[in-house]
Amino acid sequence: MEDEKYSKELDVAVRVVHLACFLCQRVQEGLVSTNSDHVKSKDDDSPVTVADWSVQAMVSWMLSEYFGRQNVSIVAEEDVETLSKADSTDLLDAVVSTVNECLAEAPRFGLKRPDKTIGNSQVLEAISRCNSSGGPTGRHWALDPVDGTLGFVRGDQYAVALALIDNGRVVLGVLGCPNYPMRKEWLNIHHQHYRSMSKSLPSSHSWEEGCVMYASRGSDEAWMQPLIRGDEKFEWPNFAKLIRVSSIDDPALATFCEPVEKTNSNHSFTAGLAHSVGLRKQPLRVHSMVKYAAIARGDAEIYMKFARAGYKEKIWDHAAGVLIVQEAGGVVTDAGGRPLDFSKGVYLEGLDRGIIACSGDALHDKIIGAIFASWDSSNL
Ligand SMILES: Nc1ncnc2c1ncn2[C@@H]1O[C@H](COP(=O)(O)OS(=O)(=O)O)[C@@H](OP(=O)(O)O)[C@H]1O
Ligand SMILES: [Mg+2]
Ligand SMILES: [Mg+2]
Ligand SMILES: [Mg+2]
Repeated sequence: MEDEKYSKELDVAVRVVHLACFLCQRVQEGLVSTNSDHVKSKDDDSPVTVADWSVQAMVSWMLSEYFGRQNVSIVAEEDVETLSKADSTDLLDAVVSTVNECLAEAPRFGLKRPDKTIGNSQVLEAISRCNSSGGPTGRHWALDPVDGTLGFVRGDQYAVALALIDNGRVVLGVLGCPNYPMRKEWLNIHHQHYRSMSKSLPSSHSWEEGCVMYASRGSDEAWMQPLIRGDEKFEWPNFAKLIRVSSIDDPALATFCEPVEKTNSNHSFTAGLAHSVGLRKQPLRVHSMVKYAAIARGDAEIYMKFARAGYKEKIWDHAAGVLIVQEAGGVVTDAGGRPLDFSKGVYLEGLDRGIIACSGDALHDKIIGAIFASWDSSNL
């Protein structure tokens, strides 16, 4: 079985993503409560934080430890340019201490910890080692240390995404969603709002559930584990629950998700498509690959993303989520109905206009048909 071939990789990846979620939760709490200045802007004006670099460093360190540095190729989002600047010493110190605090907790997740503290140069090296450009042959990990960084800094939804690509095909997908809410209706509501509400609740349970999902190619199964809270006494192995896509195929009852920011996806185009296929509900606008998570868990039926012309989608923004949705019974293609191609390097080369993920063929066919029709008429 193909899924057994990668069982060690899956086991390590799941544990590492749990540890990464733990790290992110700590950093997010600090960011939201202290308004720390450790949020930087990248060249494209998107944010990057201590958590993005720290998760990338920690995952890189762990994968090298378990599989051997020379065997591990990682394609990931962040680089060390900002961190290496002379005026970034505070930022680098914050990353190094976050990585070390996180690694110190590794045994609680059944992972090894380093014998001694990791220094600045080792952290920088771990981050910059993730500069593989992937490609059609060999094994490559695709890592988005924090997906939806904008959601993360807003105290809202974000994800940690790790996938393994072997000879151009995604074979493992692991997705951590630390703020996934207890009730699907709450996906639509700003997380901080619930944080403040939950403070007044008597129970120790907060509003969010949090989960790590995973799937192996060809297994026809996707799994979900509850997140382990930092303050809980923790025992590994964590239990896993099988997840499955929704069985709703009537557009009138279906929920569709899309990015929050209209600069990331054309909201008016998707509104037109939604109308033409008979979707009635308001779109569920959620940051990050949590949208794929919602489809895989059966909390929504459709995810559409149409980036502006010229924007090239990156493999780490989709690999884990796509595999999990597919193994949970869903369908994911580009807007022309073709599968996404993870074999061409960092980008999803050849992507036709946008990405459509659905819980099943019936809804998917309708959306693809509507795209075809609207494209035809717009070209008349
Ligand atoms: N201009 C533009 N167009 C399309 N997509 C872009 C664009 N800029 C960024 N990105 C990528 O989108 C990732 C966030 O996607 P989301 O679906 O979470 O978007 S949103 O925050 O809900 O609007 C985000 O991932 P992270 O950087 O990991 O947060 C980006 O890779
Ligand atoms: Mg991303
Ligand atoms: Mg990211
Ligand atoms: Mg980013």
